[in-house]
Amino acid sequence: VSRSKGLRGTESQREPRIPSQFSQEQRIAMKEALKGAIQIPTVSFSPKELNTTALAEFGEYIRKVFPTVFHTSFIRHEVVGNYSHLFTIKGSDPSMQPYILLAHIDVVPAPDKGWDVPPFSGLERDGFIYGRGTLDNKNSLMAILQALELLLIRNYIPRRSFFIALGHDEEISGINGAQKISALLQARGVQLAFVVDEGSFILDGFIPYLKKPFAMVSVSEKGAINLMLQVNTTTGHSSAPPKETSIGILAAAVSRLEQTPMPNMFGSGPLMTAVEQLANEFPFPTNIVLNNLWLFRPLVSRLMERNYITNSLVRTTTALTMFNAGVKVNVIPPVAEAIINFRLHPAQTVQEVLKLAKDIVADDRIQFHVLDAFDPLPISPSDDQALGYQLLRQTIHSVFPEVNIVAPGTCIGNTDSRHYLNLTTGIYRFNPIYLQPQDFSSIHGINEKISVQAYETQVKFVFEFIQNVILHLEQDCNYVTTTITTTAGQIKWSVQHRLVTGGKLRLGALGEPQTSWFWRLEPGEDNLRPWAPPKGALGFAPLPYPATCCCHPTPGDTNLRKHFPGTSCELSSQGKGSLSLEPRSSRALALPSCPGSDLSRESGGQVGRGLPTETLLHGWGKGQLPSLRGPQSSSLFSVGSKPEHIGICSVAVRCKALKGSISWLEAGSYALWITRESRSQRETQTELGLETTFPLFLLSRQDLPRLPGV
Ligand SMILES: CCCCCCCC/C=C\CCCCCCCC(=O)NCC(=O)O
Repeated sequence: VSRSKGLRGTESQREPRIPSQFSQEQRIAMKEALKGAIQIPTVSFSPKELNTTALAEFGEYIRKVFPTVFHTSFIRHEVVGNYSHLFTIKGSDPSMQPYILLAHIDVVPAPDKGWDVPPFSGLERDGFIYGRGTLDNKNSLMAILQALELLLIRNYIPRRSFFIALGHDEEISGINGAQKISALLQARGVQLAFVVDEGSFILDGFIPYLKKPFAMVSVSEKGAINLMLQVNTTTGHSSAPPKETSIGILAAAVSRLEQTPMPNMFGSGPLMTAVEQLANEFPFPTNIVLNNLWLFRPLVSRLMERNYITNSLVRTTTALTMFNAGVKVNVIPPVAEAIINFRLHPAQTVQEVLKLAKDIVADDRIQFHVLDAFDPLPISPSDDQALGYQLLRQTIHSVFPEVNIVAPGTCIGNTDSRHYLNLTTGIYRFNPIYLQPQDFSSIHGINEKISVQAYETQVKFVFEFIQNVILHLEQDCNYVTTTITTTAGQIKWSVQHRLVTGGKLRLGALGEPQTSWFWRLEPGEDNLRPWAPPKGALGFAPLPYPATCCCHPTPGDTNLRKHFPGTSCELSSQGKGSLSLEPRSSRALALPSCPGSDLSRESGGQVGRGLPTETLLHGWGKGQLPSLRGPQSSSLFSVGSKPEHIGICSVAVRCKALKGSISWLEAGSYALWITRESRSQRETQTELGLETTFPLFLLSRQDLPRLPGV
């Protein structure tokens, strides 16, 4: 199997973890930096009215506050669309697909009225920093740059490349900022592993009876329509008015729209997944109700309508946001205009909502002008293969250990991330801060604020996240197993660990399926379970190998055998560091020649190196294999002594689970391979041919097209 790009490097490049602890001086500097950012009034009023002076000033400000970000050789900074910023942080491993972190510079207007402190003062009161943008979204912007600055001054060098994109017009559509940055990246041929943007939080107190906060990572985003309704009538003297004026006609129409909610769509989309995941967090009897939506769906959907926030999750919302009419007190208004801002439920389209709106208005005197509109965004994956989602989940659990549930959701607002649809299928929206309903009201409202502690934690989260994109196996993985193919002769095998993050492990197997192409190992279990990938799932295609069978490594242990009826060999311990495989079956296995399958060439021939410390290797029978510690460790296996001793064995690599989380294997970033090593170089060449490696499994979406026959 050609793995020309599947494996990279010769040894596990383990970077030391930089702890997310900051000095008192750094903590003061980071909050002062946020205050300074709040003080720059980067207000977007409308697509034609932006505070460009403030936007330019903001560009100067971040240069001043984050000097290391701007003066690091592997970081490229570009200004896009005059005021947006794109940072390209080049990682040391070009084979890892880059990701992008998004945030925006602009804020909505904030008249002083009603605020406890002026909205652009950035004042600190009782442990909170007040001001427009403290939640939406200068907190994210500053936390991203701050975390990077802190990493860089501690000599951090990323392996995976990433981008940071700071849009300047998110509040007014993002077409000059995010859209241009996205176009630039597309023109450069960039494809992203995932996008992380604002748009959701750790939600606290949003759902009645749910006592504990939970993290909602938005995997989709509502669509939107800005619809202008216009009525033109004959103008004239107000002393002899017509029966209806343009204002009256329009007011009645918008009132009908307001009074007639769009249909309740509860029952589809990520919300159902979230409800399922949260059901057991509720006390009795709510847990019963939520666990039985087949029966209680109508009840739950009505309950969700009662609260204005949960209501926004179950339907397309209708907000009357602008109304303009009238020229003088004694003139019949010739024209009246209103703007309605619809946010579209994921199960509806722009066309459907427009039709519904027309039916509700039901007045031919009213003209409809769609100012801008887009359908709800596709739902990004949140399964165990979804790198971005799993990384967020993992980091949430480590930074907020008290948060038990991480659930997918739909962002009710709109974000810059929608402009990145062409670059990835993984778009995730999450702000790592706690949000209560009153905080939600402050976004675009009054007294928007963030606690100093919450902001520090947000910096910590980004600091951890950036490092987590290259998590080491031993930090997070419980088990990694694979079915390996061996032939007669001695083999030496080595393991190279790449990125593994929290989640579940999916196993790929060689050969014709006996019971299943794939087996899944759940954490804490020794049983592999036959498992079928979802139809059409990427990354799971039969490998072009002949039928094989699998053996159990320890005689008497039936865990595996029962899953592999074709078992034909046994593996037993032969002392430290060696196992022998004695196939009972005479069934020979002809391994096809696979051009380009020499993995050792890619690994520089340094077989046996690169084993992470603390990695434990076990056979299924537990403990037959030695623990491997230290980068030079490797294990030698004898696999029979006669050429006809051909078989298949299963080996588990069990890794230390520091966090006890479920393991998850990133597609294409992890590989276990073996290389055959004979007693002498001569034997190797004469008996076995040039050093050969055996492909074990391929789970890479990127690699699949390169597999022969796939
Ligand atoms: C069962 C789940 C209950 C969830 C309750 C949902 C609570 C929603 C919480 C936060 C959503 C905040 C959205 C913020 C988006 C801000 C982006 C923005 O303002 N963009 C501009 C725009 O939308 O107009």
